[in-house]
Amino acid sequence: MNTNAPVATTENLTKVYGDRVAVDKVTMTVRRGEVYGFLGPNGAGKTTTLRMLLGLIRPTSGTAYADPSVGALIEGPGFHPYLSGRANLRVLARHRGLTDAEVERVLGRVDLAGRGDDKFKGYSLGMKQRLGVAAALMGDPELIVLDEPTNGLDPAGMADMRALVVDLAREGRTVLLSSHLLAEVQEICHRVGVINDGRLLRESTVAELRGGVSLRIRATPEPEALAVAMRLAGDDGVRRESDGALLLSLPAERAPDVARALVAAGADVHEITAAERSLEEVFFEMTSTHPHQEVPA
Ligand SMILES: Nc1ncnc2c1ncn2[C@@H]1O[C@H](COP(=O)(O)OP(=O)(O)OP(=O)(O)O)[C@@H](O)[C@H]1O
Repeated sequence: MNTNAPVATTENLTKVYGDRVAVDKVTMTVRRGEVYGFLGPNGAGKTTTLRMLLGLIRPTSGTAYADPSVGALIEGPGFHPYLSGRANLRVLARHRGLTDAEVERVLGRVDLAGRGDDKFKGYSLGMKQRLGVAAALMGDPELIVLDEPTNGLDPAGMADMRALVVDLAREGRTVLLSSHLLAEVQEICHRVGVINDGRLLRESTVAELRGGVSLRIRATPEPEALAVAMRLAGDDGVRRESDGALLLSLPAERAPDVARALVAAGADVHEITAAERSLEEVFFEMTSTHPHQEVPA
């Protein structure tokens, strides 16, 4: 099995509604075995892109390909409220020529076997979402597409869903999930596509997007510390935090050099730590230079 083979790709994918460009020339690649986070604020074009990938709506221009072995949870699963979770899945299984054993397998997989005979309408939102994931897992697809799987869930429900995605990834499945939550994507995804206002701003690993580590220093007197920091990291490589600490765009291995230079300049060093930028900071940086921005939710 080629581990890097694309399981979903788009090229210049575009969708126009009236005079609104919902998706604007998006080119992205989801590789086999990865958890790909499709990240962007509400209205950025995530759902529209996923729907085109799944063949649910037609692109205005460009192309979208997804492995035919695909299961999806998109925009709330359409389950019968008065049927049990198990009966709902059996209906879907019958449609698709799958067995009741497969229903039991996926129910167990999302930890709903014990509640399978309860009516769907009595389920918590987290359970409803998990049943939706169970439906997506039926038939053991190569690619699993989850549109905002944690949206509206309480913290425990979100944690359950994240754990489920991490488990699916461990089993070697490919997961494409959309989210407007940076922390979530940072925690569970390998690669990220950042979309805003219909355009893909960036596609990279989470680590690349965060720009690696930088050094955080606190030293006094501050003017001397600042002068040393600018000499070592360059004028553009230093940012002052509100608490007086300085963030230097230097790799962690440079910490001893920085400490020596500060001491040589007569400064007292109170702190030198490796500081990673959060995805949130990176996202704000990216979108603040972008025209027509929307505020991330
Ligand atoms: N059927 C439609 N007709 C007209 N406009 C649409 C339609 N579907 C989506 N749009 C518009 O396209 C843009 C992108 O919507 P989309 O639902 O893809 O965004 P999203 O990133 O998934 O956001 P959300 O998380 O809020 O669903 C929005 O401005 C939306 O109003």
